Amino acid sequence: MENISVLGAGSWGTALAMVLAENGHRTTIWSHRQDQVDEINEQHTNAKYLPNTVLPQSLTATSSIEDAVNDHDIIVIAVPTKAIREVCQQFVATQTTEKLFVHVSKGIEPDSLKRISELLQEEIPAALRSDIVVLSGPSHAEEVVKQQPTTVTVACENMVAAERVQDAFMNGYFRVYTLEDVIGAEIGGALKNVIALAAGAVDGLGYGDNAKAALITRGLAEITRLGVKMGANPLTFSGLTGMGDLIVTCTSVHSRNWRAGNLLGQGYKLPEILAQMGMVVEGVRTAKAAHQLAQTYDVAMPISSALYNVLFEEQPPKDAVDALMARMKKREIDEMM
Ligand SMILES: NC(=O)C1=CN([C@@H]2O[C@H](COP(=O)(O)OP(=O)(O)OC[C@H]3O[C@@H](n4cnc5c(N)ncnc54)[C@H](OP(=O)(O)O)[C@@H]3O)[C@@H](O)[C@H]2O)C=CC1
Ligand SMILES: O=C(CO)COP(=O)(O)O
Repeated sequence: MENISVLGAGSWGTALAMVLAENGHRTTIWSHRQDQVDEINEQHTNAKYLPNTVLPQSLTATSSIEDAVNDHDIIVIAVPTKAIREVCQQFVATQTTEKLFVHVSKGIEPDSLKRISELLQEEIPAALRSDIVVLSGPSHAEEVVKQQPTTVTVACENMVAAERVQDAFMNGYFRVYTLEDVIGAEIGGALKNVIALAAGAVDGLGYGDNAKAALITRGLAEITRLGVKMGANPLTFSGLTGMGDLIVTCTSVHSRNWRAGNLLGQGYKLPEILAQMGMVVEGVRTAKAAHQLAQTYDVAMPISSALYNVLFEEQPPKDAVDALMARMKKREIDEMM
């Protein structure tokens, strides 16, 4: 059995901590809010993020990031992308021994255009980390906590580390695959949120299944184009961290990105949408990064660009769809690479 802590007590951190505790590992969850720590320890609930869910009695919470890191061997980082650096800076200051890190966040940092494993490499000195493993795939917390069949992938160049994480998480309802392609896993996981916002918007506009299928397929084409230029294996994008996650996020009412996009399509403004979501909508920030990545790598990303224009240039969603449909005619497959 492993000794594991999860940093971040939102919906995904809590759901993953439940899987680990149910698998029999000594599992601790860290929250920066003492009221939430008390709720988890005393009532075994996390009502804000996972209503109607009872947490395992064996899952304990702490507000001490020092204890959460130093008392455990595997550290799962489950905070939104924008909080990654700040959280790392808090624990690195007190960390004494090398740990295996797993990250489960899906985003790209705007401006630096760094993937999350790159942020972790920058923030955690090499002497304090053995490996960094990415856990990604089609997996809404709301279904995982109901123990509904779910598949994810853990990516790391070091297969020994990937298999250790696979063994820690895997059980009868949570099936874990391994992968060596860290870049592909991170690009697929981050960029699918941008396409999911667009998919929500076309639903909010009242368009149908044809439009949705077009967005998913052409969205995957532009994610693949970018990922391959960044060094990913193209086959990764037809796997769980690519197509799999794109399907679930573009079609599920659980998706915060889809829901935010849906409200955009209905005419709501971004600030009011984010205020009412109350949970992270990673695709908004990643849309900025995608816009910059498309320029940096000279890759056509028309759907991501259209979404960027809607989010940050006040283009009405319907005009953005009309502009996508009116693009110059293309060959389908030549455009993939
Ligand atoms: N939800 C899901 O089903 C899935 C989510 N993911 C990914 O997991 C990551 C986390 O998402 P999720 O759990 O859903 O997000 P939530 O919005 O549900 O929760 C985020 C958590 O991080 C905490 N947090 C935010 N900023 C800080 C900070 N600066 N310091 C400490 N804690 C902080 C929040 O605390 P507070 O309550 O105080 O705001 C909250 O506990 C995202 O990248 C997401 O894309 C991946 C797969 C599935
Ligand atoms: O990544 C997810 C499912 O795999 C969660 O997506 P949302 O952040 O859109 O809810």
